[in-house]
Amino acid sequence: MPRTAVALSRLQAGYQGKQVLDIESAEFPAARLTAVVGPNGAGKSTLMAALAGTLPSSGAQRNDYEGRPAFVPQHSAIPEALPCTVFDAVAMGRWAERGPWRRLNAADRAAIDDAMDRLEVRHLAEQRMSALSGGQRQRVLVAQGLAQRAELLLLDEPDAGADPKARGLITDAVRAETRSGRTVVQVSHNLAEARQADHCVLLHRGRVHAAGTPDDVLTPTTINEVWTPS
Ligand SMILES: Nc1ncnc2c1ncn2[C@@H]1O[C@H](COP(=O)(O)OP(=O)(O)OP(=O)(O)O)[C@@H](O)[C@H]1O
Repeated sequence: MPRTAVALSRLQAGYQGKQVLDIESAEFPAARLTAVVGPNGAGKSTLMAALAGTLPSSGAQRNDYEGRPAFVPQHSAIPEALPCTVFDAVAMGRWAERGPWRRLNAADRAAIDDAMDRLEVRHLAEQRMSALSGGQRQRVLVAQGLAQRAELLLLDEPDAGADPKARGLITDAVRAETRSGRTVVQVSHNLAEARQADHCVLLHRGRVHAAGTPDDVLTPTTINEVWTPS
């Protein structure tokens, strides 16, 4: 059994007094890919923000990993008007470790180049982010996440708007991360893709409806319970 990278118990989180998440317990195995699935509004993005520490939560979160997590949110915060190139965007992934004003060293550059190569965006390095297509932008944002070399990588629908080739690059990158011992938690609306994960957490109305192997979680019964309109 893999060790647990993150264990949650009685986690509650929400917005402006509105409680969205109420999770009795959930575990995310280390060096494995966990797919977080559930219908719109189930609380998937809220869970990712709580795991990333960008949204306050109550309850207990036991982390068994070093450093800060890398978080690729669903709607990235790079403003359209910012004159930011693809290289700059991926380089921001190094800020967590070095701060924004320090010069990039050789290790930073290697991490940035490797991430751009893996997502095949190096040829776009000098392009403005604002000039990219939606799918190209997603690839760059995943590259920014990879460049952080974090032990926990949180991806919120990284393949939204990505074409099959881009989806394949993202899948390969995620697999390489878990092979090298990193833990990945990925929100997905694609159940076929979620079935390929090592572990699956199915959220419904802010609670964990089922968790375990994808085969155990994504049964016709649970899918019916969660996705059938009431
Ligand atoms: N910034 C916010 N302020 C207030 N309420 C929010 C905010 N973000 C999300 N919510 C609410 O929290 C609930 C869960 O939203 P969340 O985005 O976590 O769901 P999700 O499962 O990621 O949905 P989707 O599949 O549509 O991305 C929804 O009812 C949503 O309206």
